[in-house]
Amino acid sequence: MFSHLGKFGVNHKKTPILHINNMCCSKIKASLKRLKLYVPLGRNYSSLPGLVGNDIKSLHSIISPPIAKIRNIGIMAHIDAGKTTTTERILYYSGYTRSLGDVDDGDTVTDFMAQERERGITIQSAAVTFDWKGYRVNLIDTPGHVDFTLEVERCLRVLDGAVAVFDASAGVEAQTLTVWRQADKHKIPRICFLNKMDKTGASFKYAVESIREKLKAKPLLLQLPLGEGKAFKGVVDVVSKEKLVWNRKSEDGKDFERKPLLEMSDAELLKETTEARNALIEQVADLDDEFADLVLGEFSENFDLLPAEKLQTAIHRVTLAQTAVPVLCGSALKNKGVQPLLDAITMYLPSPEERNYEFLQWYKGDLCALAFKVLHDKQRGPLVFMRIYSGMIKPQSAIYNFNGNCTERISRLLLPFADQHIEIPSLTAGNIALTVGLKHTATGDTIVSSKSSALAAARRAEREGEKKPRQNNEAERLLLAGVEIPEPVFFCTIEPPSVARQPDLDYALKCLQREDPSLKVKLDPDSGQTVLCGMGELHIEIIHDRIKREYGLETYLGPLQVAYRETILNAVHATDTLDRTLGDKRHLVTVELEVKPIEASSVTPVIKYAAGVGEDLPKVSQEAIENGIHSACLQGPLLGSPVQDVAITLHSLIIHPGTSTTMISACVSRCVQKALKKADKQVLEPLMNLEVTMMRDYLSPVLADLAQRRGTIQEIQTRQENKIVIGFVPLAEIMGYSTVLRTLTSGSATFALELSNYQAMNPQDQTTLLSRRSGLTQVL
Ligand SMILES: Nc1nc2c(ncn2[C@@H]2O[C@H](COP(=O)(O)OP(=O)(O)OP(=O)(O)O)[C@@H](O)[C@H]2O)c(=O)[nH]1
Repeated sequence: MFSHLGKFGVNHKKTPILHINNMCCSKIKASLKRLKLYVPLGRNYSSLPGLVGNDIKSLHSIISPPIAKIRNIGIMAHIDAGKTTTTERILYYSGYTRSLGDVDDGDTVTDFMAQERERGITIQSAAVTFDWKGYRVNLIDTPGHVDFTLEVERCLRVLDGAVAVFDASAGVEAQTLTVWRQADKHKIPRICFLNKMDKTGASFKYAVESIREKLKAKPLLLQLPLGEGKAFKGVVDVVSKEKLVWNRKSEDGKDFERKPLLEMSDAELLKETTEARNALIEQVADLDDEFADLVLGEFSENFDLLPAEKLQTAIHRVTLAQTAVPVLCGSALKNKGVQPLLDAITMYLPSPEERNYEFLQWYKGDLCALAFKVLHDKQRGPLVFMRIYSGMIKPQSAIYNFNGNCTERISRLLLPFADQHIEIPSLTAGNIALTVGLKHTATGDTIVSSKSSALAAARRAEREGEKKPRQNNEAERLLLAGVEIPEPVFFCTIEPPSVARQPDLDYALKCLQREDPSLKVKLDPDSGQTVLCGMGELHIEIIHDRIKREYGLETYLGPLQVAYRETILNAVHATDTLDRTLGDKRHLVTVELEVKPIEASSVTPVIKYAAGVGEDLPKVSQEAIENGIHSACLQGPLLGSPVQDVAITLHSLIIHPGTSTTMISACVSRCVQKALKKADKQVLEPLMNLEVTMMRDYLSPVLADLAQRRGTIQEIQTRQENKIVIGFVPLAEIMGYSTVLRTLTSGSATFALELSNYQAMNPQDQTTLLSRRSGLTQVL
């Protein structure tokens, strides 16, 4: 697998302690009793969030902080850019943890799943709540590995803002582009953190340029680094013209000095910072009219007189408008620059009320929440993470699941603390809650207070819809946009240790699927075996591992296979008649249709009716026809893979009165399959975007190897001592690539893969594939 998977660490189990400040101990204990404190043991805690120091006066603000003080934030980045390390530092400085976790030692808070600790990567994102200088921050750690892109998507939708972490020696990398695009899609304001400034080869200038060029974003340089690589010792705050230098003797980076830059001692640096500040002011003025008026009026003669707060407020507005991105820098590993990053999160990223969520107007303050993650806990059953957009959630209350059209009961409400949770009596809009007791809610479901509240919202949306015609229907607008689940590209069979354990395997897979909608489970109609379909080798490996660890089942995986697709190359006609008598009822259908290829890149067939056909067709018959077409296109004639890019036109349809809809579907399905078999067929294979980063000496062997894998090279870039090869390669050729790449480059290279599209296989490769599969599948 990827090179970073080699970082196996030791899982240090720590003695659980709950530390509460001695000062107002009795008061705290009484308050905690009221809060029904629940802390499953497992990790050191200095205090509860908000209980840092002596202040426990406002318990209400701990449970439900003012909405303007809430920040729902995610951290996103390329693999290994340092998200987890940065998160750990954030949790430490906010007082949430008592010691610094280290990904290389395998004892971080957010990477709590056993596999994550062992592999040193983030698989399942975890929500963590903590306070920073009077602000409540809900931080969602997102995974960087491409196999878990869905996890990132799911988390991004519930965030109001994000921090993009970069490796300052690498700038924008492949996966950064992917997550950046996802954040664009969800219109999430961002700030950039150029991490690893201590690393040899780190370059602030290079990283900033790559943000400008590759992300097409306008960087607002709020800081300048004090040194780079080994010489990195702190940052200059451009807004306030201060330097922040970390004390070398401070092991945990808590001790740093913030000093104004002085003409006497820092003449050069002051000059550079003044120039950077003036440039920043001009840049912000160009993007924000209110600020431009202020600058051009009062401060046009001397920008130095412009108070830092005025500039900060304008940067906040520009960040919200997403016309530019603030850029900060530091080294999470060396404990430098993380506290200013926290300040920037609270200062520049929006509170929930500053985001414009259109659907909120339909709910008029009633509960509206989105279930964005489901976890299965052995003792407590399914745990559902929810983002509350409006209203309030309480334990022991009923909620209505809009998608599932069912009413459920929340038994307990928890504040999420990675794998630790605190039980609370209520939670209001803007917060992230963890609920216990919901048995049917799945990832992506919209939760409201009751069915009548949902109907009232629907009526409001309908009234508004009449005024402003739109494409979406009301239901779609009320449901909080669903996560698009990508089609799995890999599959393999999975078998329980004995037939008797099949129900246990089915149960485990059902639970895992509710947690992870990108995992698909099918039954092979020919062999009767269970088939796992996933997003990548690592995804399937992790599922296999989780079944063993969490459900105690040793399962056997068949060989990993690529999920191909099929299409046709010419238009074909087919007719079919189904005539069956069941009991005293005759079912008779005759259908004539045409199947032809189209350019669509979609597995959903386009369905058309010829003139005169389908006009008076009852809705149920029409649905039966469409079901028949869809089911026929799920299994193509070559490999049994989904058929894509086809249009189907019904030319004639005769249905004998009394014919059941099942028979209509069956006849249409059979007719479509007949047509597909008659056509010239083509296998489509998943083509991956590939980016390999290696030391320049290894370029030739990597290119020679890619040529053998049917790879196409688009571009070779140079980044300091590294070469970056960008191109395409068929997925089937890249299985097990990490091991080969490690051998070819002595473990120094990394690579990133992402599905590009499905492309036609050439006739020779197609013949080889079909003859290899002929033993396994029915081939024409
Ligand atoms: N030199 C240097 N190394 C760092 C810094 N931050 C993190 N690292 C190292 O980079 C590697 C990856 O760090 P992580 O924090 O696991 O990165 P991540 O982005 O969470 O990785 P994934 O969860 O796999 O996506 C680890 O070996 C860290 O020790 C830094 O500021 N400087």
